[in-house]
Amino acid sequence: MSVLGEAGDIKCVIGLMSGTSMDGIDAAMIYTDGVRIERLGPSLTLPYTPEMRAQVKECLSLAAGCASPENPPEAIKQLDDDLADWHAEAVFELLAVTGQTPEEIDLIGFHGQTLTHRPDRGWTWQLGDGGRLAGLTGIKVVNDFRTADVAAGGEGAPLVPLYHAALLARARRHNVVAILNIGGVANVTWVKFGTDGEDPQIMAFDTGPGNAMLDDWAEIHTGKPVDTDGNLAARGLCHEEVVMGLMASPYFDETPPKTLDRDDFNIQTVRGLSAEDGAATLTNFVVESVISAQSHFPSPPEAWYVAGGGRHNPTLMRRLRRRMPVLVDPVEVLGWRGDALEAEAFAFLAARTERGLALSLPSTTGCSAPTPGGVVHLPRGRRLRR
Ligand SMILES: Nc1ncnc2c1ncn2[C@@H]1O[C@H](COP(=O)(O)OP(=O)(O)OP(=O)(O)O)[C@@H](O)[C@H]1O
Ligand SMILES: CC(=O)N[C@H]1[C@@H]2OC[C@@H](O2)[C@@H](O)[C@@H]1O[C@H](C)C(=O)O
Repeated sequence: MSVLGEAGDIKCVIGLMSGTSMDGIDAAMIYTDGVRIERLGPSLTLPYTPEMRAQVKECLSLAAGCASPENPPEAIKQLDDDLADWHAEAVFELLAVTGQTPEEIDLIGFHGQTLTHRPDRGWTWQLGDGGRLAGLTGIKVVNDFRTADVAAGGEGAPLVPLYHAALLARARRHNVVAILNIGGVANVTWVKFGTDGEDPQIMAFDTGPGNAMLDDWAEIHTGKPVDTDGNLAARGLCHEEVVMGLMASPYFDETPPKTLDRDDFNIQTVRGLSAEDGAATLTNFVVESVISAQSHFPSPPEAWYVAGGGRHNPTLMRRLRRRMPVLVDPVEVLGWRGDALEAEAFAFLAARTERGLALSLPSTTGCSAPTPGGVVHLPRGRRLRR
């Protein structure tokens, strides 16, 4: 697949993702040259403790009041260090599983914690000190994956689509397919394969909110940060007029590529509803925003495959299946790992950074041309921007 580049040396790479749900750190090892995925190593999740989550949430609020990532308040500087320490722990846990030493790992892809995402203002902010992580682990680290794309006029997200395309190319089941990630925010990759040798067409964008609003709602009403198994929503009634009001946002008609920040939509609109009805309404909002995403595709997908924590919510999945005209299955049906996929993707992207290959395309983020990105941190403190 030339859209991804030419084959190179296979490296052992660890990817680290802490997403907008703020539930913890996913770590995954893959063997890749940034073009082919030779094989998958182990993966694990290091859940945030309630204290860690509270610290991240506090910094998210602080960052919302910052005009840019320059000169952040002390609490954010502290989290920058702490995130590196926590991610180092995840790396060492993964190494304990395989029995490997740091010398046997070529590279770490370190996404970092998104604090705010403002491509409209020319920046996106992922926190986590890459140099510190390289020093702690003794392994070369790539971080700051999104800044170069924003500088090239892109949205800075989604970046996982090239990994989706590489995985799909390994075993083609469909000519046109959609991969949906339901994390804190939801995003989709639409891929259409051409005849042999032709590059696939790839389109990507954030479809709308994912679990973030549901998580916030559940936390207020149950004290637990998740509507576990969609139980609350299953007992409630959807307020259609509220869903229609939310769907009236101009975001859904905007032509992709387009992205959202975690808090671009919030739970104010369901305030006053019962815990159950609010959860049912927010769940249906996620479903309707995914349904509306279909109108932007050049041609309809033959099937949808779902990754991210939202696929563990049976109420959400049932309602999505009911509204979608084609098959909707978790990505496990393809033999993929739905909870490790983003961590794997940032390992893959780190391998691409090292080779100077593009992380994004005009059709995935709106960048002006295929754009490389990422910043490389060597264990002894040198730093190279790609
Ligand atoms: N059993 C479950 N029942 C309901 N929801 C669940 C369950 N398990 C996970 N989730 C949802 O999945 C979320 C975590 O998803 P995931 O880890 O994919 O998000 P993320 O990677 O942090 O976000 P993003 O992809 O936006 O960066 C949880 O916050 C929760 O809302
Ligand atoms: C700025 C940022 O962190 N965006 C995330 C977020 O979470 C889901 C959605 O919004 C997606 O566009 C992106 O993450 C995935 C990993 C991506 O870049 O593909």
